[in-house]
Amino acid sequence: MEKQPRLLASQLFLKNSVFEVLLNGVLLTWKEIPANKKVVSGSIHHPIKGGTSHSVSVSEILAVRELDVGGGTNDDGRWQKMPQKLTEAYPYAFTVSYVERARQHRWRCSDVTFHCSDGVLRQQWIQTIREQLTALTSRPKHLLVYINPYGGKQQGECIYEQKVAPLFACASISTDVIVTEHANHARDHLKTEAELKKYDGVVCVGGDGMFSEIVHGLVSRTQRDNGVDQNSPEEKLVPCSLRIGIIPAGSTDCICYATVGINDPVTSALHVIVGDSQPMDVCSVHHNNTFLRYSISLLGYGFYGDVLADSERKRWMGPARYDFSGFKTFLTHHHYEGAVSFLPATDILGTPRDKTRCRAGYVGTVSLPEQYEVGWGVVRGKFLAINAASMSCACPRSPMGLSPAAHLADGTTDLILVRKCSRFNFLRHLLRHTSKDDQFDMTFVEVHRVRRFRFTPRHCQNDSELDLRENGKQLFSQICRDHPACSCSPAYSSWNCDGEILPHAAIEVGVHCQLIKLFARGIEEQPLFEDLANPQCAL
Ligand SMILES: Nc1ncnc2c1ncn2[C@@H]1O[C@H](COP(=O)(O)OP(=O)(O)OP(=O)(O)O)[C@@H](O)[C@H]1O
Repeated sequence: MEKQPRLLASQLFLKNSVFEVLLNGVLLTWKEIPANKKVVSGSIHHPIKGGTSHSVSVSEILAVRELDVGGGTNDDGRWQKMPQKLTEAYPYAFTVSYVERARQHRWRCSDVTFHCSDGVLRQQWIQTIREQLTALTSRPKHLLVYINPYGGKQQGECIYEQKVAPLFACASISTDVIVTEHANHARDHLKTEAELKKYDGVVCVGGDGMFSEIVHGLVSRTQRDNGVDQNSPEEKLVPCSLRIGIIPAGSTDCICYATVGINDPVTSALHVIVGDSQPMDVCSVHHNNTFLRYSISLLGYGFYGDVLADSERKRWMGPARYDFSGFKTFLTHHHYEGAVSFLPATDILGTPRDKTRCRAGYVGTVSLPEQYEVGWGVVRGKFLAINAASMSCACPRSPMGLSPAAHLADGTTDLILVRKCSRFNFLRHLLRHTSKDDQFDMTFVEVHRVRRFRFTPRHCQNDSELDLRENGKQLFSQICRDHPACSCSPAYSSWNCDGEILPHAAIEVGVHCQLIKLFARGIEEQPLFEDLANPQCAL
């Protein structure tokens, strides 16, 4: 038989009025009693019609704590202003901290304090709420936190100490905190030393690069612990059991935008505390049966690879380097020859050109039947860009993202092929990323929702590809420096894998459905940069 939710109802004093307060195991509701009604204080409950009601789901209560009214301060040492007469009449109080929603997907922690005249009644309330919170088994209790002190504006430590740690403490979450000392510190610690059994999740304080490190560490460790060889492109990877929380402290925070709807540390900390789960696909990238990297958001060859490669050489310019390199790459207008073969996802509903936006987590399993492992397609030609978007890749610059309808957790990636075209047409295509117009509705652009794909550059026959590429780049970069507007193209571009350059152009990519889980709910209510009219999807 299903356990009945514990019901608790009392009339309690709140601010300057008496409130009827009800806890039914799912909702905590407090309702102001109209002034003309007779008030009975204490534990006797008389339901009253009318009044203004406030409700909070128990799953969004962070904590409940006693408040020492007489002493004038609460557990946190914050000053409570209570008139002398009232503290005498209602000397027992408790405070409930809960999630309150603000504009643009922002969550805040709010407090509500109830007073009563009876100490036993207060204890009954505190105990009952605590019992309800203990029953929420999906909430993390012990977390491993990695802070990148150099991400974004170098505020990682300060953001964590001032905004996140107090919320974790309020929700009785204990933490082990590691401030990274060098790049790949977090990845290597997770891969080898971390005692993962002790934790309910891993928290990453940093940007997308730091998140990628955490994913690499956790995925690699999970495969190693389960005897799975990452070097085999055909191997089915084992999903990670620990969830990952992202506290945004980077420059772009794309993954945070895509999974929470805003890059706000407090909102993200609250998503971690309430213990939501958002599954996400991860792409594995191989070259010649050797594992290269995992990708969570974007793999880009041609335009996006060249922009990254050029911007890496201009780090001294700061964030302005992306605009500079973007403009320069657009002007050079290089195209690259090769063959893209791909396995279309024929067993799913929806296409990359749907009008739906993926905002919510899919919590079921998506099957990948073997019979769909047939029917590879091949496209050969000259490309300005080859992009694989495993999520929309929306950010303030591109509100709809590279592939607005891409899903977070359906086991597919959207393969976008932009064939050689005029500069003017390519500009039209790029500009559509900044508007709501369909960027795929152009004769030189095609898009496929795929489970796997391979790319082979035209001149790539063997392992000396990289040397060829380096030599070719030096030669062509010299020529192109002399003639910046020349239309000749080097033989190879680079793959931009979530902001890292891959050492090979010939790659094989497979999507691993729901390989990781985030502490996130997906984007609630109104999407970040669009109107309410667009429908939602559940994958
Ligand atoms: N202690 C450290 N010293 C130097 N680099 C570090 C350290 N810890 C992590 N890193 C590296 O810093 C890189 C960038 O960090 P992060 O992603 O946090 O910030 P960002 O690049 O400013 O933001 P975004 O990736 O969102 O644009 C990561 O690739 C990570 O490997």
